Formats: sequence, structure tokens, C-alpha cells
Amino acid sequence: MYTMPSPSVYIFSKTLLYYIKERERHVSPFKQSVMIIHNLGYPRIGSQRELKKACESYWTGKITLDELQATARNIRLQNWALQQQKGIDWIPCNDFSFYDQVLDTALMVGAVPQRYRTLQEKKIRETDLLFAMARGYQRDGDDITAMEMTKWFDTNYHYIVPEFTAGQTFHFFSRKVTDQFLEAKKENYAAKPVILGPVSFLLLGKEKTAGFNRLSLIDKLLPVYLEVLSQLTKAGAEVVQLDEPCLSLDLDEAALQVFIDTYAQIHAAFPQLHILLASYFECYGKNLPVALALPVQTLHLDLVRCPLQLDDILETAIANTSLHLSLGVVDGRNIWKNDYTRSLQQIQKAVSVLGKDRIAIAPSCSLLHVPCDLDNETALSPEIKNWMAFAKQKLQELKDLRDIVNGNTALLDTNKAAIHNRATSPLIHRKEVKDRVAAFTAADARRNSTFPVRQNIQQQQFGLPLFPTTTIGSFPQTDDIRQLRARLKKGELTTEQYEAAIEKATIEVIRWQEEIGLDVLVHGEFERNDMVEYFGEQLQGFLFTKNGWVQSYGSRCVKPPVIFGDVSRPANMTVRWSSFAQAHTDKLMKGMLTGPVTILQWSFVRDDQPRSTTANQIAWAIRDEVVALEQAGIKVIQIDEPAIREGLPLRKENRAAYLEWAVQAFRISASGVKDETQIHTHMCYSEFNDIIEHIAAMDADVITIETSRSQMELLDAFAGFKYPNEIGPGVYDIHSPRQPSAEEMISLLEKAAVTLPARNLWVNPDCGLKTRKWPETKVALSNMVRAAEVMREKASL
Ligand SMILES: Nc1nc2c(c(=O)[nH]1)N[C@@H](CNc1ccc(C(=O)N[C@@H](CCC(=O)N[C@@H](CCC(=O)N[C@@H](CCC(=O)O)C(=O)O)C(=O)O)C(=O)O)cc1)CN2
Ligand code: MET
Ligand SMILES: [Zn+2]
Repeated sequence: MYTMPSPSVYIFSKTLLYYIKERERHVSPFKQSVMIIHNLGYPRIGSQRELKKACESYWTGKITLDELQATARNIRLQNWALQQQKGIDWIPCNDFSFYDQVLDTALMVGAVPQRYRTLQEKKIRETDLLFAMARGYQRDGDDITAMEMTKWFDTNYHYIVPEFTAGQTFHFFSRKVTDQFLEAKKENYAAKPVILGPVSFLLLGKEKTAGFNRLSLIDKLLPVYLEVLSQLTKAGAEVVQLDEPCLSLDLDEAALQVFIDTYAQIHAAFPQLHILLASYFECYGKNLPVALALPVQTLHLDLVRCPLQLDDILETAIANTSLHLSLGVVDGRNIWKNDYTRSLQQIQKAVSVLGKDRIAIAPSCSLLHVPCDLDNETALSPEIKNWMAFAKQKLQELKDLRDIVNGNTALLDTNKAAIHNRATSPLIHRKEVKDRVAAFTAADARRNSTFPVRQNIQQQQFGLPLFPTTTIGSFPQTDDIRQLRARLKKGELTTEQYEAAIEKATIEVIRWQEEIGLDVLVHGEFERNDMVEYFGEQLQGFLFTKNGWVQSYGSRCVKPPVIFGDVSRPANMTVRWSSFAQAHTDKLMKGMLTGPVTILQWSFVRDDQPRSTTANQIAWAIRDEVVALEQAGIKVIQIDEPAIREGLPLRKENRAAYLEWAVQAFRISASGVKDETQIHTHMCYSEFNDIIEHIAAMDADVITIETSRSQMELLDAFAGFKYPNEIGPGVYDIHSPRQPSAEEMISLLEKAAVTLPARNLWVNPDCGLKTRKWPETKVALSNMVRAAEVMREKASL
């Protein structure tokens, strides 16, 4: 909820007031006489995942760089043509990326970490350098680790974390931004370059040397941005979108001052350039006065996440300035059809204060986070499909909204009918589900005994060695495995044939794990397309799409299920595969489930009830599955919650409430079993330091967690907090094809053993192995088991 900032924030800077006045003197060269519609970014994977396929083919040497570039260019041209056709006035360019827009920005400003210099000296091509930074490079005697990757705000998109060192310098290196502007211009598109702004670029990165603040690099960075803007202006750019999503975070006054100074300098250098400043995913909150005072022409507001800020903004001095507003009324984070009545209220309110010519309308954020085209979904129930909109349809919604503002009321009536149909549909509600969630008592979220009691029982029962080894669940999802599923779908395989092939793969992976000496085995998850989609397909209240792909990182995509109604579990979901696997080994076989918060977070969620209610409905369904696994003789059950940190609200003031229901949902799912049953959870891809006590409150017997890319930095937080339960800090990065040596894993384990009691330590990779190939997986895991053995020997000396 938006609250007005305290007056002290308004007046903390004299410079700020000066710039407000400055801007009022300035008359925008951008003559708008109608309401603009624009877009912040379009999905770049291609509506048939063309980019994913081309990148992966390039990485395996099946196509050339020229062929990859040609695919990329086609995607850009198609996206621009589509947006043009939908009447979008400012069409984004430079929103295309081969991997990630933050990495692109690092290359733009020449922020290439030292360890890639040898590649630059060898004059490898820019795109290859980009891929090396993203994925690591192990070839021709070079062995260079990848850059770190982390969650993009509260999304399932991951960006490459810029690395900064004291004394770092920048220069205009990658020309992608100007090249792509010129490419669009050549095709006669009114392109608006989209660039991650300099302050957020610094804030999103990490200091790699001690004793300095990365924001202090702004003086060196800004000249490069000015150079970029100068090149763009020379090339004919009239509007430039600078994304500063860090304005959605809690910022201190020093950071806000950097915003003020930076944008003042940009304005001073380019007084005629129309800068559109975009932040999204949250309210501007306490940063609002600064945001409103920055000398930019247009300020973008995410009115989906923060509808209330519109009143505050319109009520303040804004009516007296020349500032334009971009109203983000169409949800860029979800797939529900826009409620035109609601959007029009917001648009008309703004128009009545500022006039049409000072209003643009847009999606709330880049459309990167939604699938491309609902028209490709031919198997959806027509009723539910009529409630939905993907990226292409969202462009149409912008056009419709403008047409309605201009008098086309028929469009409004059609929309009202769809919104009404969804609100009143019997498909959504199931009384028994609501009743069960409502009957919750505290005991439902508590294991029978405390952790120390459970730990003794479990250690006696299992007799595992010190530093027990395990993996996170999935083994390589080879093309062969995916082909099986594709052929099953096409009817080329019967269910029996499909299952026989999956059984064979499962038995093979069990034998192999036994051979190399892993302690707690997994079945490999070969039967799953994705850890969330697989459950979505089996739960009621969910629907799944055929082609609703969204980029997660690099070439990796997900097809989030859609939660449209009350959730229940009509039948066992994983018991068949887990008991099959346990029957084929005398070792412990881990059952493998996805937790309620992650299923919620990685789905498109209904927006007609609180997320916490939906999370609880999923929690009860997972709990039933956990109990069913226990009854089937599975003694170790992992409930993955990799997305628990991702769901954390961006603003601190909203976090406690979220953590309370999220932790409780996990505990509901985990608390139906006996003390003897060991519950694992797994988390990856985030900074966990700030929620460590809540992770402890989840009370899983074992947590396996990603730590290797950050060299076990995370463990200091666990140690500092005296994390009570067992923990497996990931000893190698599974997101890179690079093969880790036993020695490097031993050194990480030694670090871990200094900070945490050896009795509580497990040995495992950072995450599941589904994205890896077999050869590297075999080497890596054999080395990992050897590392554990060395640790055991050292401990016994
Ligand atoms: N939902 C989710 N979010 C997550 C993760 C995750 O595992 N799941 N992991 C973290 C990192 N993100 C990741 C995201 C995706 C993948 C991933 O491996 N995705 C696969 C797709 C997985 C999938 O659903 N596969 C389906 C569909 C496979 C497919 O592409 N089939 C072909 C057909 C095959 C053929 O005919 O050749 C097609 O549809 O074109 C299946 O196995 O059945 C990919 O992009 O390659 C990994 C990590 C964080 N977020
Ligand atoms: C993104 S977390 C992945 C957990 C899952 N069990 C796997 O191994 O793939
Ligand atoms: Zn993981």
C-alpha cells in the first residue's frame, strides 16, 4: 500500500528543488496531441521459442553465428511489425537480448571482469564473449567460471549480476543499443531504445573487492551513458526509455542523491531528449518525491502493483509541471484479461487532470514475463480462454483502451461481458477446498517432535556417514527423454511404451548413483516436463498451455500453469514413480515434490483472492501427497521451495506478512508425517541472508541450498544465526557446463566445516541437473563423492 512520504524526504535536498524549477522552465520538444500507447519491452524468445532453439544449436556447434544472428534479427523484425500493426506509438528496441539485458548493459559499458580478458586478447567475437560471461568457458586450455546469476526482483527471470571492483573503468564497448536502433530505423519503425539506467545497473551489481561502494562508480559510468545517448540522438532517437526498477526498492538517501545528480547531468547534456523513466513491480513509495522531481519528460507508473499512487501523484504539484505520465494499466506479470472499466477509470482520472497529451498508456512492466500469443492455444476451454491475454493480446488491449477513450464503446461492452463471466463462473469455486483451508489449526503446521528429537531418530534409523552425499532431484533431461514426451503427446507412443522408457532411464540412473557411491538417491525426475508444470497438470483448479513459454534465464524457458480456481488433488501424483524407484534399490530413495509457495510463485495465479489463500489450498494438496509417499514406504521426502525468497515483497514493510503465510504454507505441507520421516527442502538462486530465520522456521530436517557461485558466502549467515537443522550447501554450480574438480569442492566443504557443525553437513550440487549433459554430470558427481570421502577421512584423523 502506498503511504505518503514524510516531509523530511521532500526537503532533504536543495538540489532537488532546483531541478524541479529547472524542469518547469523546460518545454518538451515532444509534441503530443493524442494519448500515446507504448510498450516497455516484448518477449524475445520468439512465439515458437526460435531464439532458445537457435542459441542451443549454436552452443552445440550445429549452426553458425551468422545463422544465430539471422534468427535473432527475424525475431526483432517480427516483434516490431506486430507492435506497429497494433498501433503502438513508441516501439521498444534494444529489448532484444541473446541472454539477459543486464549482461548486455555490462557489455555496453565495458564492464567485463578481468578473468575474461584472455578471451578478449584472443579476439573472440562479442557474442561469444557474452555467452562466456553467462555460461563459463572451458575450451582450448581456458577454464573460466561464469558470472553469478540471480532473480530479477520478484520474478522467475534471472539476470547476470554485474561485477564491480574499486578503480573500475568503463567505456562504450558493445554497440548493440545503437545497432538495433539503426536496424529498426532502417525499417521505418519509430523505435524507442530501452536501456537499463545507470543507477539501477550499479545497484543490481556486486562489489568484488572490499572497501568501496559500487555507487561511487557513477562518476566513471555516467560519461559512457552520455556517450550512448549522444550516439542514439545522433542516430535520430527521440524518446529513450531508461529503466530504473531499483526505484521500487527501499533506498537510502545516498542512493536517492545519486539518482538526482545522475538525471540532472543527463538532462543538462540532453535537454531536448525525451527521457521516459520506468520503474515497475512496486510503488515508488518513499522514493516518489525524488522520482517526481527528476528532470525527465515521462515517468512510468506500475498501476497494477500500485493503483493508489496515481491519486497521490495527481494530487501533488504535478499538474503544474510539464511531466508526462505513462500509466502501466495492463498487467505485464499475469495472463488475465484487462478489466477495461477499471483501467478507464484510471486513465480518465489522469486525463482529466493532465490532458490526453500528457498521458501515455502501457503495460505495467516489460511483457518479457508473459507468453507471446494466446492465439496459439487451441486446446483451452473457450470459456476460460476468454478470460486471458498474452503479450500480443495485451498490445491489442492498449489499442482498445485508446479506442474506447476515443469513443468506441462497443469494445467496452465485450470486455465487460468477459470480466463478468469470469467473476461469476462456477468453474472457479469448490466448497470442500475452502472449508478445509478454513478449518486450519496451529497443530496442522507443526511436526510431532522438535528437530533435535527427530534428528536423533533419523540418524539412528538411517545410519548415514558424515558428509552424506545426495543430489537435488533431476538428472539430465536429454533430448531423448524430451522426445519421448513429445511422441507420447503426438500419439506416436502409447502410455505403456512411454512409461517403459522412463522406467528404463530411472533404473539406469539408480544403478549409476549406486556405482559412484551416493548415499541418498533420487529417481531423476525423467517423467516430469517441469517441476511446477508437472504438478499443475495433476491438480484441479489449474490449467496448462501448449505454448505459453516465458524466458527464465538464457535459453531456458518455463511454461507456467494457470491457477484459475480452487485447488485440490484428485489422485496421487508422484507415488507411482517414487515407489517404483525405491523398489529398485536398497539405498534411501528421496521422494520429490514441489512446495506450495513455489507452485504458486511459478504459476500465473488467480487475482480474485489473496495469494495466501491460494498458497494454503496448494499446501493441503501437497501435504496429502507427502503422507501418501510416507505410506508407500518413502522415508526421505524433499519439498522444493526454490521460489520462497523470490516471492518476498520488494519493500521491507510488506515482508513480515508474506513470510508468515509462506512459511506456514510450507509447514502445512510438511507436517503430516512421523518423526522418522526426514523432510528435505531445497532453495536456489537467491540471496537468502535476509530471511534466514524464516528458513529456519520452516523446520525442514535438511535444507540443500545454492551457495557455490558465491563461494559459500551464504554460510556466514547460517552460522551467524546458528541455523539449527541439517544443511547441504551446494558445492558446485550446475548452471554451467564446467566440470568442477574434487579439490575445489573440498576447499568449499572445508570452508563450510569451519562455520557449521560437521554433523549437520550434507554434500550436494547447487540445484538439480536437468539442464546438464551426461558426460559433465558424471565427472562432476564422481568428483563430488570423492570430495565427501576426503572430508570423512580428514574428520576421522
Ligand atoms: N518453473 C520453473 N522455474 C524455475 C526452475 C524450474 O526448474 N522450473 N528452475 C530455476 C531456473 N530456471 C529454469 C527454467 C527452465 C528450465 C528448463 O530446463 N526448461 C526447459 C523446458 C522444460 C519443459 O517443460 N520441457 C517439456 C517440453 C520439452 C520441449 O521443449 N519439447 C519440444 C518437443 C520435443 C521435440 O519434439 O523435439 C517442444 O515443445 O518444442 C518436456 O520436457 O516435456 C527448457 O527450456 O529447455 C531449467 C531451469 C528457477 N526457475
Ligand atoms: C529449481 S530447484 C530444482 C529442484 C528439482 N528437484 C530439481 O532437481 O530439478
Ligand atoms: Zn534448485
